[in-house]
Amino acid sequence: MIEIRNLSKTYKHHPALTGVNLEIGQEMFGLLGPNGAGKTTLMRILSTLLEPTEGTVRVGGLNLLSDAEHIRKMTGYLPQYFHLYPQLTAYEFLDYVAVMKGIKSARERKSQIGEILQQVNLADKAGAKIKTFSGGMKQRLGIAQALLGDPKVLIVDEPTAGLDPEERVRFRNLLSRSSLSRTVLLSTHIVADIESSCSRVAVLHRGRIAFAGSLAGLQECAEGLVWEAELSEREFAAYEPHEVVTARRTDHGMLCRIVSATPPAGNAAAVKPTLEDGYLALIGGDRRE
Ligand SMILES: Nc1ncnc2c1ncn2[C@@H]1O[C@H](COP(=O)(O)OP(=O)(O)OP(=O)(O)O)[C@@H](O)[C@H]1O
Repeated sequence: MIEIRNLSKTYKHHPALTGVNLEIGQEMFGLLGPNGAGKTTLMRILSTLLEPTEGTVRVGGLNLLSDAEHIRKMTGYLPQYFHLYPQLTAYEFLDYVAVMKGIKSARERKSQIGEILQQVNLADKAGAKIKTFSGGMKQRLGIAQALLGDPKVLIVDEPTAGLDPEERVRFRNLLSRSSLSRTVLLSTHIVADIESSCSRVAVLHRGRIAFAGSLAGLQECAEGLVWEAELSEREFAAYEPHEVVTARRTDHGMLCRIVSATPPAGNAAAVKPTLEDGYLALIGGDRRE
C-alpha cells in the first residue's frame, strides 16, 4: 500500500530523514524511535503536509508529489498535537471536519458520524462539549476525525502518550479494529503499544531505518546481549545507566537486566531477549541523551 524509496528530508542544514526505504501493506505497522528520530517528519510527509527533499513515495500506486490531493483523500491523520474546539460538541466538531474533508451531503455526514462515534465508543457523548472530555476521550475523538471519509490509510503519531493504562488498551484495540480494513501506521516510543497490536515494525534511529521486519526479528537483534545479574550496590553504581534495563533491590544488592555485548562480571546468566531489549540494543548508547 505504501512504498517509500530513498526518502530524505533536510530542514535547512539539519538532516531529519536519510535514505529511508520501507514497504507497508494492509496491516498495522509500527514505527518505533526515540525522541527526535524523525517519526513525525516521516508521518507529515506521508500525510502530504511536508515535501521530501529527495526520494519517492507511492500510496496505493499513486505518486505522493503528483497525486497529493488524491492521496490526501485516501489518508486519515491523527497528529501528535491537535486542536479541538472546546466549546463544540463532539458531533459539531466531527460535522465541521467532515465538511472540511469535502463530504457535502448532510445526510452522508450524519450517517458517517453516527457510525464512527459508535466505533470509538463515544456515541453517548455526541452532544457533550469537548471541554468536558478526558484525555482518552479526546484521543478517541481525534481518531474519529481521522476516520471520517473512510480512509484507506490511517496515520497516527504517538497517540497513547499521556493516557492511563485502561484508555491505552482501549485505544490500541480501536486501532487494531481499524486495521482490519485499512493500513494503519502507528508511531510511538512505547514498545508495549507495538507488541500488542502491530504485525510488523520499523525502528527509526537518527533519521535512518535501523530495522524493518517482524517483531520476532526485532527481538533477535538483542540475541546474546541480554543478561540477568545480581550486582552489589557498588557494581550497580559503576554501570553505564543506559545498559541497565531494569534494576530491583534484593537482600543482597540489585537484581539487574542488562543489555550489553560483554557479560557482567560474576553470576550473570544469559536470558532470552524481549522486544524492548531488541529495540534498546539497536538504539544503544543514545539512551544516555
Ligand atoms: N521544522 C523544523 N525545523 C528544523 N528542524 C526540525 C523541524 N522539525 C523537526 N526538526 C528536527 O528534525 C529531527 C526529527 O524531528 P521529528 O519531530 O520528526 O522527530 P520525532 O521522532 O517525531 O521526535 P518526537 O518524538 O520528539 O516528536 C529532530 O532533530 C528535530 O529537532
